[in-house]
Amino acid sequence: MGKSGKKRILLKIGSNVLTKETNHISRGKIEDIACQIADLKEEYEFVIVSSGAIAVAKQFVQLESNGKEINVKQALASIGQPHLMRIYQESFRELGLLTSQCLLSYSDFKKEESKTNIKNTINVLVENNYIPIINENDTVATDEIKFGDNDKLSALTAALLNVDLLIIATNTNGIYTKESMDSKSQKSIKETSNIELLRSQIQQSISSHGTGGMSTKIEASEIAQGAKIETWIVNGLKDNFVVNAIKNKSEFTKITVQ
Ligand SMILES: Nc1ncnc2c1ncn2[C@@H]1O[C@H](COP(=O)(O)OP(=O)(O)O)[C@@H](O)[C@H]1O
Ligand SMILES: N[C@@H](CCC(=O)OP(=O)(O)O)C(=O)O
Repeated sequence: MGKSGKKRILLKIGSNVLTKETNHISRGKIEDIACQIADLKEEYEFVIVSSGAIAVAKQFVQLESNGKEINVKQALASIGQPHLMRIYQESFRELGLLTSQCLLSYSDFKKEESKTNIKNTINVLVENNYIPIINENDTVATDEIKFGDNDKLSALTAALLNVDLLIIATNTNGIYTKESMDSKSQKSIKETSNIELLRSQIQQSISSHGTGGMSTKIEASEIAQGAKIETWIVNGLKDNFVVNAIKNKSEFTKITVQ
């Protein structure tokens, strides 16, 4: 709970959601997110972890690869991040919502002083009605781009800020049973606290823009669970996905605290 008495939600938005699985970032999806935050703002305050810097850059530039894949991705992230933030800022401002940018690295979570600074900065932002939009500081981070750990970043941030709920928006209705995936009749696991059970349902596939697949989302929910935070894995491709999950009007996976 924030100082305002509102419930605090950490919302992680994956690249596939932001591109709506195309090769372009979707302004419509960012507007959908803004609308939902505006609708919920009397009861909830939001901190966002957003991927999409690399995806947004790809629509503007093609870089020479020169065999250094990671460095090319880092350069793309550096080009895309300001565009991504511009789209957030413009879309959110339309609805009277204020945004800010925080770029974080995993090493920041290993240093107590940095952790305290992250926490205090974000608290000042939220208390002043700014919505912090966090992404990995890709210029210095290699593991993140390789392993798609914005899921882990969202969980570490959720734990650090002691939020009430972690919502991970991806391109499926949460986690499907392995059996249903095999028979192509996707059926979501509705609620569980059993992380091992979830791990056993994973398929190795990831989607076109995704990096970590479902396993990094399960790892994230394990970190959140350790901090007594519930995780919801929801389908961000659908309109109104946060509001509908809160109203229990959609299919998604709830990973509860033990
Ligand atoms: N049991 C499962 N249920 C749902 N999705 C799964 C499962 N196992 C693997 N996946 C894959 O995980 C993908 C989501 O992860 P990812 O592609 O990294 O997306 P994001 O960009 O949201 O991080 C799904 O599109 C699907 O291909
Ligand atoms: N920091 C990168 C994150 C890429 C990434 O982790 O994507 P995802 O698996 O969709 O969360 C970017 O903004 O493009």
